[in-house]
Amino acid sequence: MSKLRVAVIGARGRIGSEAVRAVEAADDLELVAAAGREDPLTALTDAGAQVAVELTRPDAVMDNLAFCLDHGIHAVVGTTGWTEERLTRVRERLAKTPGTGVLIAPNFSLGAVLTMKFAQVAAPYFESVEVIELHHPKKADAPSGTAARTAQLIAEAREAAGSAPMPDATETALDGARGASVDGVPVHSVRLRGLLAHQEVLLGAEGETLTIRHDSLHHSSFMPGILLGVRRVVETPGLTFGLEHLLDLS
Ligand SMILES: NC(=O)C1=CN([C@@H]2O[C@H](COP(=O)(O)OP(=O)(O)OC[C@H]3O[C@@H](n4cnc5c(N)ncnc54)[C@H](OP(=O)(O)O)[C@@H]3O)[C@@H](O)[C@H]2O)C=CC1
Ligand SMILES: O=C(O)C1=N[C@H](C(=O)O)C[C@H](O)C1
Repeated sequence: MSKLRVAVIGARGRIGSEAVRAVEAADDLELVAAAGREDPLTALTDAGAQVAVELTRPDAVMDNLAFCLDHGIHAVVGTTGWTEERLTRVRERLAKTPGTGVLIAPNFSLGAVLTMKFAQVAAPYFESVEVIELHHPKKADAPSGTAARTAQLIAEAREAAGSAPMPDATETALDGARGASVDGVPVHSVRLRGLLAHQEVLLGAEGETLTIRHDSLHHSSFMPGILLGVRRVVETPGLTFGLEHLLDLS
């Protein structure tokens, strides 16, 4: 059987370089292009890439994705910065190339995907829910894409359950002291040397708390999810947002 021809965009970055190694090590995949900021994307078409793994920056991802879709290249995207407006633009573009698949995953690690799922299930049962995400200090965006998505899922679950507003008697606060509000859920961002990618969801009710914590200790934690995405995106046309949809967890 012929190997799936894969390109990595952002190939020299922290996660991109790990993805290059993971694709090279997979028997059923062939790395045909490894593009960085200075490389023309025509390297992908010249090499006949079927799937691109996009791991760059929020300010670069839309152009890179547009190039892929213009050339019928399926895409597996880990880059953060997704808003409803951006997702709509991707859907509109995909409508012009039916048959092409795009997977956008806020987090490719199994534990993070499960954290989001557990938080979504637990959220309506507790009066208070807050999210703390902790990352390495070279991270460009805050809050993390994972934390933003977790908060959205929590807010959706609470709204569907008719949950009351969370109790909070704060009358005065320094800017940022109560975190960022994502759909009404407070999200706190820590940037600390020594960390990679970590998240806690704190849930509180009268007399008890529940903490759901996940730690990515190495970029290898994201690789099984990326490889699953590469193998499945070619048979999954349209936009898939979240790895959970490929894990039967949605
Ligand atoms: N979904 C998930 O599971 C995960 C997502 N991420 C996300 O992936 C993204 C990358 O993270 P990380 O690897 O830590 O960041 P890095 O800064 O280490 O890597 C980003 C890479 O992208 C390159 N780049 C920037 N612009 C372009 C461009 N226009 N075309 C091609 N390459 C470009 C950079 O090149 P240069 O060095 O020249 O600037 C750099 O090598 C972030 O958004 C991060 O949040 C990270 C881990 C897991
Ligand atoms: O920048 C990172 O490192 C990570 N980014 C993603 C995010 O913003 O959620 C995924 C993971 O947290 C690592």
